[in-house]
Amino acid sequence: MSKRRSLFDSKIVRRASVDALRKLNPRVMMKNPVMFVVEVGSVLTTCLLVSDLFTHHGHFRFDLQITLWLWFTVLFANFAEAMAEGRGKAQADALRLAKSETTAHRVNKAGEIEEVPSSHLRKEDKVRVVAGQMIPGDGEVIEGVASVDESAITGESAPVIREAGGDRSAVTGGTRVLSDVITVRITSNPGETFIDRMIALVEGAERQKTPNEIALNILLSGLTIIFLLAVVTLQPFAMYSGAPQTVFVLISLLVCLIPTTIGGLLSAIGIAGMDRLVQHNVLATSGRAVEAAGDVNTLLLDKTGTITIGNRQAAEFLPAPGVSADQLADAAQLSSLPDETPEGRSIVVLAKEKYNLRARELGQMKAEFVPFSATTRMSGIEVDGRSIRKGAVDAIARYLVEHGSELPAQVRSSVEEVARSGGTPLVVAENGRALGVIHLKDVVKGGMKERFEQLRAMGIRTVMITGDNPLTAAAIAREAGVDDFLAEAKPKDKMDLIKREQAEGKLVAMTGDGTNDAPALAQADVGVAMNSGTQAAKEAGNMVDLDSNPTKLIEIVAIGKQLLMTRGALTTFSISNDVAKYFAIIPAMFAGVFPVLNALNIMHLHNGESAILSAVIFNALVIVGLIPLALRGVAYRPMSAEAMLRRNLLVYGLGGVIVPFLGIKLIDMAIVALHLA
Ligand SMILES: Nc1ncnc2c1ncn2[C@@H]1O[C@H](COP(=O)(O)OP(=O)(O)OP(=O)(O)O)[C@@H](O)[C@H]1O
Ligand SMILES: [K+]
Ligand SMILES: [Mg+2]
Repeated sequence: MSKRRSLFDSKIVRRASVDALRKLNPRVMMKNPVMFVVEVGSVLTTCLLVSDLFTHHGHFRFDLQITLWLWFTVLFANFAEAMAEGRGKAQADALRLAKSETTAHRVNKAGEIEEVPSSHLRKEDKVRVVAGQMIPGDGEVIEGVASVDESAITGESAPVIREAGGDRSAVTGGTRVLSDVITVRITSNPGETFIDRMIALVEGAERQKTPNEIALNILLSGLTIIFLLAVVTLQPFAMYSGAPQTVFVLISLLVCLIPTTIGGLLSAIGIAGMDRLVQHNVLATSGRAVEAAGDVNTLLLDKTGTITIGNRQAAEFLPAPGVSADQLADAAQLSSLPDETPEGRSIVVLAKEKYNLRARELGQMKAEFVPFSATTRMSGIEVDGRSIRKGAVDAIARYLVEHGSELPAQVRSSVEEVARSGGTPLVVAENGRALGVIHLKDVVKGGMKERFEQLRAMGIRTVMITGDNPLTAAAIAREAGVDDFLAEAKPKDKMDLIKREQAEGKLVAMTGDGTNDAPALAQADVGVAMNSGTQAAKEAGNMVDLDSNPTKLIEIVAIGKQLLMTRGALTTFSISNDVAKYFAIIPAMFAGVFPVLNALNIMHLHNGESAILSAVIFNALVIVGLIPLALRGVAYRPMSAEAMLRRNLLVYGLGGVIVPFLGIKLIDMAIVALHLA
């Protein structure tokens, strides 16, 4: 996906040229009122031209040229949209290759493996995938750890780790397992897979106009109606003053006055914005979210796996007074045996390596497992009369109070020591008594500080939210350079924080990967789920980052801002460039009867016909000329919104007035040189 295509790839241009003709279908054109008016005008002039042929009325050469250029205007606008779509279509073709049918190894009820075609897999089926095999469908790893080649969807060749239990459990059909064996629970039916959705997305099949686009379209339609009335009512005046105008001239005037530039490029700008996101390996399911990204005020990120690498590993056991290290390790290991989270597994490993504890078979023991949840923030086991719990400090402290005991001072100081270093302390308790602390180590990802600085320059406040304790949170927040943090947050706290910000009128973006992030991802205006994250997170957000990079929001915001700026700039340009056309056409229409109007002919255009023709030609060519800008977007540099607005008004407003004067004059000179009028 990350392969960059040049803007005017010849294959895309060829496909777009054909599509431009196909889009002439009035039912398609009707969705774009401004260009629909131009099409109706072109049909009208074409009919008149044919009747002129028989009646020998009119100025055939002039009328023919106007008619042709009117059709070109429509075609150029269609071409712009088709070019924007064409890039997505090329990407969809590449994705279809990744969708090939494979053989799946389904685990049946009896635990036996049967071979079935991947297209027969349904939700909740379990499949085993071994090294070298293609993962047959989207799902969640429920057993094992493997390295996976996801280049088919990300274009990135470095393998990624996917494992059961944690926040890196999602796998995508069409990617390949490189090492080890995993068991996957299928989470989507055929035709509803991630790649299917991705294809529909990049092809624009699901694209809907955003509320902003709809509003702008209404404004443009309003302008079109006003100019239509103005032109229609002009004729009686023209007749009264003894200079009745031909339909060709009237339609030319109308087409030049209505906002054809932005009308022709509007949808291309939107499609290109989505496409730019895809180039950055981000899939947005809503255009509205892309626009919201351009105006984001606050970014919330979770800590583990987002700001930190997220592979929290047990590094040390710190026993309470009167407890031996072996005793603590034994309890920690026993409670972690059935704990499939990466944290749980690493505790079993550390106990085995450091304290020579053999991983025991739980099968023979009568044990009841208490799984970890983000709400209770602890996990544990009931076995042989032993009741063991491990978890976040505040959670275990509360648990101890319920059992008539409390956290010893020595354990508290171990907790603080671990937390101050940025580690996560897990307190272990057995039968209502604290045994000590497990130090889980995690590291902040590289380059975070610089990235957060960039976000600050864009005017975005970053807030880290974590289920971890305040001391650890503070240490990591300082190291990563976020503006603020919220600790000991349960899933609902994350969502409430977003609601509070939104109530203050702020637009909130959130990146996350865990099931506990899902409610917050759904609530945020821009919810970016990591592709590595859980299915729940991916479904809750409105964007997925295939690279699972939490600071991708910088690019997402830049693309959103660029989209809004490009639309604003071209709207300004479109409306201001009509001024010059007015100066070209009005004198040409009436100079014969009102010689004083010649004063308006400041461009000194050759004659009336050449003036009108030049304006119409310029009006058509400017659409083509601006296609690269519409597709690429105007340049974006981090600066304040007001500075940006001032700069754009100057460049595109003033430019929009000046450029057409030069352009129309040049076209007029060319027309004279070629004896076209
Ligand atoms: N397997 C586990 N068993 C017991 N307690 C755990 C386990 N994993 C994590 N914890 C504790 O629960 C807390 C909350 O975990 P949770 O996954 O909700 O948030 P987090 O991963 O710390 O933060 P973030 O929201 O940034 O990912 C952790 O900080 C840790 O103290
Ligand atoms: K126009
Ligand atoms: Mg987490």
